[in-house]
Amino acid sequence: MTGVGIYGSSGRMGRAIADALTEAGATLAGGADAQDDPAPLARIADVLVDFSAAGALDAHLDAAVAAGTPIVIGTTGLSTAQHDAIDAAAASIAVLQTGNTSLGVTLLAILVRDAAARLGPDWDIEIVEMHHRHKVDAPSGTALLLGEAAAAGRGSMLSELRVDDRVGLTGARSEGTIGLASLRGGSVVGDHSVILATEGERVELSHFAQDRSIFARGAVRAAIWLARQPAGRYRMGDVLGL
Ligand SMILES: NC(=O)C1=CN([C@@H]2O[C@H](COP(=O)(O)OP(=O)(O)OC[C@H]3O[C@@H](n4cnc5c(N)ncnc54)[C@H](OP(=O)(O)O)[C@@H]3O)[C@@H](O)[C@H]2O)C=CC1
Ligand SMILES: O=C(O)C1=N[C@H](C(=O)O)C[C@H](O)C1
Repeated sequence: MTGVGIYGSSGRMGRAIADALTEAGATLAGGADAQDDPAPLARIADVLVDFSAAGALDAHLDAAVAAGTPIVIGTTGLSTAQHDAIDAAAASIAVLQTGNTSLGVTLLAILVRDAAARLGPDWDIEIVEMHHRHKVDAPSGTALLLGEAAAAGRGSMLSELRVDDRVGLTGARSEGTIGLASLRGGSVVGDHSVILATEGERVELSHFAQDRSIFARGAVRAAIWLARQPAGRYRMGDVLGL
């Protein structure tokens, strides 16, 4: 059985992942949180999952590389430098980084890319997300993932097209941009809508997470799969065959 080590083990996702292990045929190798040295866990686990905090990722990634242990990174709010560090780590270990481990969002990203490619530039793309009041990063990792999918459908990168939460005298919308807007409140697990709008009509592609177990099951499935992979950077689509 695959022994999974959890960074962020006492958090909302860490607890949900621990609950999902047995049903998936995996075991808990151990957990670590803010006060713990990440290195011992990396040495005893077959594979690591990180659902902690962006500020903690660098130390977790270093521990994974030093131990030669594959790692699934679900933590969001990552910087460009952290993505570069993930690329560097993937030269020596298997790394899967994603803003959303659910089957539904993995499929949604494919649909968004396809829709953006098929609908012309006169179809404006806006992404709206809502999460619980405890979430510390915005826009969500999923909104960024969906934005990248939409941008890819238009043959571009999100960084070239994104417009974040508008406020004040913004001027009219620039054609081809992708807008991102974030809402926070209550206990919302994670809602995402990609809106494609043109003169006289619009299409909305949405995903509503009702329970964190969808992310946990996806993370465990990804961990079991990643434990058998050679070094490289992977995505949820690789795990799910989508
Ligand atoms: N990719 C995906 O599918 C999903 C990603 N997420 C992401 O996962 C992350 C965690 O979410 P959630 O579980 O709701 O958050 P919580 O705040 O509930 O849990 C965070 C956990 O990380 C730990 N932590 C914080 N700082 C450090 C540190 N410096 N070193 C080690 N551990 C640390 C906390 O430990 P302590 O209690 O000791 O502070 C806690 O156990 C977020 O980035 C979120 O966006 C969430 C859902 C799905
Ligand atoms: O913080 C959360 O809760 C979630 N974070 C991820 C994100 O930033 O997209 C995934 C999910 O939406 C829940």
